Amino acid sequence: MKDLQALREQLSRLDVELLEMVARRQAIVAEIGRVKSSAGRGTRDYAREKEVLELARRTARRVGLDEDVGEEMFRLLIRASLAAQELDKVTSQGVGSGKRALVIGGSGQMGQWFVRFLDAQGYSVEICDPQPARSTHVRFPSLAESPLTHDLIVVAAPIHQTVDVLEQLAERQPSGTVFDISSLKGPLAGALQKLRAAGCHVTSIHPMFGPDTELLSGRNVVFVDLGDPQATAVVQELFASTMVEQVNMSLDGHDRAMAYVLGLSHAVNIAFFNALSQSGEQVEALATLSSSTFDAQMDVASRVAEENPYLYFEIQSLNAHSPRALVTLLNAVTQVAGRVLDGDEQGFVDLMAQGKAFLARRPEDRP
Ligand SMILES: C=C(O[C@@H]1C=C(C(=O)O)C=C[C@H]1O)C(=O)O
Repeated sequence: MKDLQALREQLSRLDVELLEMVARRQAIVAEIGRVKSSAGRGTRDYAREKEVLELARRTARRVGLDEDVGEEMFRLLIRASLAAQELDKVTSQGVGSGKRALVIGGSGQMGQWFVRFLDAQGYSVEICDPQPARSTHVRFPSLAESPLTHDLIVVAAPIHQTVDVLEQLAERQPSGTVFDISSLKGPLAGALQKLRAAGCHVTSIHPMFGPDTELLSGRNVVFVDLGDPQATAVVQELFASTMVEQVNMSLDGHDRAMAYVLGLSHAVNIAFFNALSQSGEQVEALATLSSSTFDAQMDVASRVAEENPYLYFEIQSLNAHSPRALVTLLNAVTQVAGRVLDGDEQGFVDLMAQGKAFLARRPEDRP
């Protein structure tokens, strides 16, 4: 019998070969990306992905592997191919080549995301932020010290600071296209209007994804046009080579939706982890008894707990539609508790049936 050491060395050689093969796969994927791009075809091809996954399952079965392992491996590989093809396309289209961009709040998390994104587009990117940036971009520590001669100005600051920044921009009247990325638009309405009135080109977007996002397939960016379609078109063009879904909304429609999409889901999770922490139960003991629902809920709640609490407070407190969403939540919790405490089985079953019917209307096929 071979010794453990020898077997592990054999395995490591195989692991290296596996990764070399993945790299060869990626090289072919890159070529496919260029062929699709020059033929004007989209990056993502769901029918082809289905074939690839079916082949993975069939092959896994044939060689005595778990089919799910085969499929999971290829889901990961497809994600990697899509991310690489997307970045390649963004880079090769180079809509920012020869142009300059300023990212206000460029040292923050979403600010850094925009710095990388605009870099990939070929923009020459500068940052305005009092905090040092991780990158080597030219940085101005304050807006007063920043020249505003850029083609594009991104405002990626906390919501209350965004208002200030927009007002300062309205005074200095930059000629480039200005856009903010705030999670709420109502609090900015007045400042955005001032910028418009000052004759600036301005639009507003809300990227519905976090700063760790590499692949934009299946993600949304909400565009709120403020009456300057040319400014909106400039920013839409930035995302044209990605797989992001572009959604148009009005300023108020955006905030109303966010009271539920962000506000309600954050509030439910904050209430969930606080109910648990105030229950007197030990989290270690609960975790060993975990059920699939509890585990899934704990995962979401844990992610929420890691987020920036100041931003989360802004998202609740600065949205004019929050009170309605929060009262709806209180009523819903009271209804569940009421029907349980009253022993109202039919009422409880009805609540679940209503929810099921509502959720069934959700479009499927989220990647
Ligand atoms: C490689 C391609 O691009 C994407 C990636 C795929 C893959 O990694 O197998 C499959 C389909 C596409 O969504 C392709 O179109 O073939």
